[in-house]
Amino acid sequence: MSDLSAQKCEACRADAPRVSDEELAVLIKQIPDWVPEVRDGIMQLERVFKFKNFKLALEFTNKVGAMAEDEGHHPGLLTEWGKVTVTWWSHSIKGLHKNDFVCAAKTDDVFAAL
Ligand SMILES: C[C@H](O)[C@H](O)[C@H]1CNC2=NC(N)=NC(=O)C2=N1
Repeated sequence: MSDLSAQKCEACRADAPRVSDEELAVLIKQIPDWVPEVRDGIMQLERVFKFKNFKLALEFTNKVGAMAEDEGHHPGLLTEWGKVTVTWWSHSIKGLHKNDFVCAAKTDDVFAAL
């Protein structure tokens, strides 16, 4: 478990600050497999996880979903044969909050524990 994944998501209000470029540069080092990408004008974190078949991809999807419910913070999940694309961003602030980095690290832990 990393420093980040040991943390809990905090309530994210519409006036919460987005992570700055400097904060992003520090945080992304803790989740090196995640790629920051701007989509529809919104900065997001994305990682593609590979699996041997659809069943395992679905099992991972459900475990990430359970973690998300527990955290009260929810990702984009695209489940396909042999892969799951996970995307984290904070809807309320249309960008990245620390919560997204915490949940990306927790997603890595879910994958590592499969
Ligand atoms: C009311 C509820 O807590 C909010 O809508 C939460 C739910 N999950 C969420 N998930 C994400 N990724 N961003 C949010 O802003 C968000 N808001």
